[in-house]
Amino acid sequence: MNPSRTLFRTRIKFCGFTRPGDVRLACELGADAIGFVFAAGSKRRVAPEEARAMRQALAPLVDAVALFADNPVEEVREVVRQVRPSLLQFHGNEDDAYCRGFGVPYLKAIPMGGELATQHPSALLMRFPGAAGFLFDSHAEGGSGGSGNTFDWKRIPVGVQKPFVLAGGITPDNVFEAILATLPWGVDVSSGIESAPGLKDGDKMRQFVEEVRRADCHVE
Ligand SMILES: O=C(O)c1ccccc1NCC(=O)[C@H](O)[C@H](O)COP(=O)(O)O
Repeated sequence: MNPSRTLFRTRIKFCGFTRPGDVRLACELGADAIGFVFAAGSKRRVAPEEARAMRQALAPLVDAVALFADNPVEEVREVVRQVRPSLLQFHGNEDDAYCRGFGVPYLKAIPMGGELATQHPSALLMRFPGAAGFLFDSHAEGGSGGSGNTFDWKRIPVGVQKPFVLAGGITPDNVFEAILATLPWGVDVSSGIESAPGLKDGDKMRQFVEEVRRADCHVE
């Protein structure tokens, strides 16, 4: 066990599902959260009806997360109505009032290739006081998530007083190192567990979970 994080368990979010069978397998393998992408232009974008069917494949105690990037309010409302996500995740230029407006806890994705990344942690908290946490991802402002690219983990603001999730180019091969380097609340992966965009690979999901467990038990 890492002595700086007594009894800590890194949460695992697998993102960008398009098939109910993949959702079932991810839950069996130990995912804590499953993400559905509703961002326009994403190769992993699903309709609310498809996400609703996949949500029904979720095991108990696994969260459904709905992802958006500057979607119209009506689209988000429709997803909330049909899918009943337990968490929303916003990747665009949404402000706190917009993100809070749906009555569901939210994560704000911070584009680590952009200007928001250089802000002092207190500025992030002031800008998004209603956020349940932050997700640090590799894209630039206006860019899309799910790129499979990493960013320089040293750029993560130190002292953010809310849980943060590490995303961007994490794979079974680097997640152990990523966790030890950044001590995140959780890790989020999409491309790194796929055989093609939206199609999850059982072996990669299993290896990813094993590597997270190994990091959580690691003694330095
Ligand atoms: O996955 C997408 O296609 C996507 C599109 C637009 C906004 C966000 C998107 N995904 C966000 C995620 O949570 C991804 O899991 C995260 O960016 C990490 O992706 P990857 O680098 O592929 O692991």
